[in-house]
Amino acid sequence: MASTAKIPVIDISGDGDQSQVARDLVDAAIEHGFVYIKNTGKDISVASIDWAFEMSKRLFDAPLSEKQACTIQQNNRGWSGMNCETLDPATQRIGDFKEAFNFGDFVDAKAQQPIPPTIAADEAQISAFRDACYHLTLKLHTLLGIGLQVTPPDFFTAAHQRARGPSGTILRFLHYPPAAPSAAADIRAGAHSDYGALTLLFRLRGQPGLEVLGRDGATWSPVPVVPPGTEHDPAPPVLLNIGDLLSYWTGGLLRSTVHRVVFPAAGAGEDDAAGARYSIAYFCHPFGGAELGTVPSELVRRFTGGLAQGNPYAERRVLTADEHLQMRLRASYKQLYQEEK
Ligand SMILES: O=C(O)CCC(=O)C(=O)O
Ligand SMILES: [Fe+2]
Repeated sequence: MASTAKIPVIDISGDGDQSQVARDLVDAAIEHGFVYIKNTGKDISVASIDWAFEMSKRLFDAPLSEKQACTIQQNNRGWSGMNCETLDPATQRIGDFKEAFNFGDFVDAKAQQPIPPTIAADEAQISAFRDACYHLTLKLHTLLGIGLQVTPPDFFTAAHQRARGPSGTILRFLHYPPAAPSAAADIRAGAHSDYGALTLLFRLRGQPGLEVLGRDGATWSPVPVVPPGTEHDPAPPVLLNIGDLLSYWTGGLLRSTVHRVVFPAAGAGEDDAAGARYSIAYFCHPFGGAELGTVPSELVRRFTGGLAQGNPYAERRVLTADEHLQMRLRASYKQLYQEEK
């Protein structure tokens, strides 16, 4: 079995000077594209994470008719059923072995999309959890701006302010049922990179399966839920990964690492191989009109200057965040977009 990914654990909960933390965060984003954010319960309370997982279970246990009434639309909000999304269309024979529910923006703690009646009474609390994720990502964007020496340093934070307008940001509950019914359903989530700027991922102890692709493009390494040194923390770390937009903005300096979710092999260590798996992702996107050109940063300039030949990002025309998201959704939801023709 491949050895586990050596992703660093970073504590961003301190109150003092954050410049070293910012540098560590950027180094990890360059090297791995993934960073564990130590869970001290300060940015997002442990109770609210536990609660969100309870809510997710309740939602997926709701009658099928309730979920179907909220079927995912082209605005990327709602419920996607088993095999509906195909994250690696070039390789997968059938879609991902999972179901998911996407929450878009809330206004005054009210969802702007149909919500299953089973969880309707909890709408405001889901909105509050989404807000807590939003504030954590703003903090992370501030640190990334400092660590990358972007001018002005709040470049990323400014692009993610809600006041700038609607964004593609999604809070997503994910449910991966226990076992594949046939050999064709061999993957829980196909190999992909994330479409947004960055992603926060919440996982549960005993439910592994996430793997990252190495720089060689061939080796997959498991990403443990509880990495060494965090065993006694109040909750597993929040896993942060860089998405395509931060990679575009930095000319490829920050790595948008390809990852996937597999069925764990029986007896594979920390896992409960036979069980269902739940995870919660917060996909953070800038306002829709944000342009994805290279940011003013000395580190980025040095990187792209030195490697202009080998950097595929440098040759692409500047897209906006909305154009990019539409392109990616069309590739992974074939049926949803076929219906419009
Ligand atoms: O469930 C997970 O661990 C990861 C899911 C994921 O990568 C995604 O939904 O983009
Ligand atoms: Fe992902």
